[in-house]
Amino acid sequence: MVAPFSIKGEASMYVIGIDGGGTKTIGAIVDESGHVYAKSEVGPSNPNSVDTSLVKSELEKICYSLREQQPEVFAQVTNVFAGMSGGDHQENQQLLKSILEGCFPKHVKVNIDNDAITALYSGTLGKPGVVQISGTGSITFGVNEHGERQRVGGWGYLFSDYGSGYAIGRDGVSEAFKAYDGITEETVLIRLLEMHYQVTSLPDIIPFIYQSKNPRTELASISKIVSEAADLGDQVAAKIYQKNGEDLGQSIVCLSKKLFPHTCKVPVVLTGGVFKRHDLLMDTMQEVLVKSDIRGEFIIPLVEPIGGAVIAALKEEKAEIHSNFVDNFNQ
Ligand SMILES: Nc1ncnc2c1ncn2[C@@H]1O[C@H](COP(=O)(O)OP(=O)(O)OP(=O)(O)O)[C@@H](O)[C@H]1O
Repeated sequence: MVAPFSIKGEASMYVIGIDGGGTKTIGAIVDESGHVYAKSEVGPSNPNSVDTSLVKSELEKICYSLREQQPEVFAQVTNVFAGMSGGDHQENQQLLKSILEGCFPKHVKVNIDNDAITALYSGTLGKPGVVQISGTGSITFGVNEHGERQRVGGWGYLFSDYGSGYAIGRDGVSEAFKAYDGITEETVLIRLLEMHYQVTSLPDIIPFIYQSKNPRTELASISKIVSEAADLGDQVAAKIYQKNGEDLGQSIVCLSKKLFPHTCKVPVVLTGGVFKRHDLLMDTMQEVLVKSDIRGEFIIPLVEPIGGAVIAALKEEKAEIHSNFVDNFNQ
């Protein structure tokens, strides 16, 4: 639980943003200038990964905590926007909405949406654009000026998830074994993987991956080793990043053409753990975009996803987001 914040001054509108995921849920009461009045963190609330009873208790806990911290401000909240993983599924939406509606008086509007929308707004501050999410998995998502939405990818690691941590990690292990077998050139990935798993020969890493609790996330975590190899000047690792950068670029081009057919300038928010090393991907991505006459304006998120949820709530209320929103919110 996060310590309460004090009242920051006059405001005309108070909203609650909620960022719910498979490991944790964060909620905050914020005004249109980005002042945070109360903030709280509880357990998971993704209905795809935890029981309905837990989803309910965690969401109720967060509302209770926000009310306890600032009862007077809580009473003035007009809109609640929850960006939830699993929130685009109609059944999940209904469940989450009914739980949250039960925590507020009738006049408070409650909206549940996909967490990709809050990821987008964390960079565009509510404006249309594209968001490329690359964590363990990946998805390209966007909204245009008419409110139309589109997605590319995100169909699961077995046949999609281009440019994700999983794709980069899997390519890293695959290239290491190709080099080990003598099919391709040498790569420092072999030594780095042996060191990581504290083994003396590459095949000894196999049980660590196949017998791990979750081979998918285990392979995804290896993307960090691939970035380390690229930093050491390893050409194989550099090519893996180049290929994944091209895949990401193609997804962004495809989505941009669907959503923004008449403009070449497209804001592209880059979010997820893989972009901690955006420096290894951005040039290739931009090259692919330029070849298709798209000028991507890459944006690293200005606020956390919870900030994106707050912006979505303010947009629902047609509130003007103040120019100092980001500075105040990040204080
Ligand atoms: N410095 C780094 N270099 C390369 N990859 C990194 C780095 N830091 C984190 N990653 C990768 O980011 C991924 C995790 O990102 P994130 O925490 O956004 O994912 P997640 O929320 O678990 O996944 P998802 O968004 O698919 O649900 C892992 O594959 C991890 O290896």
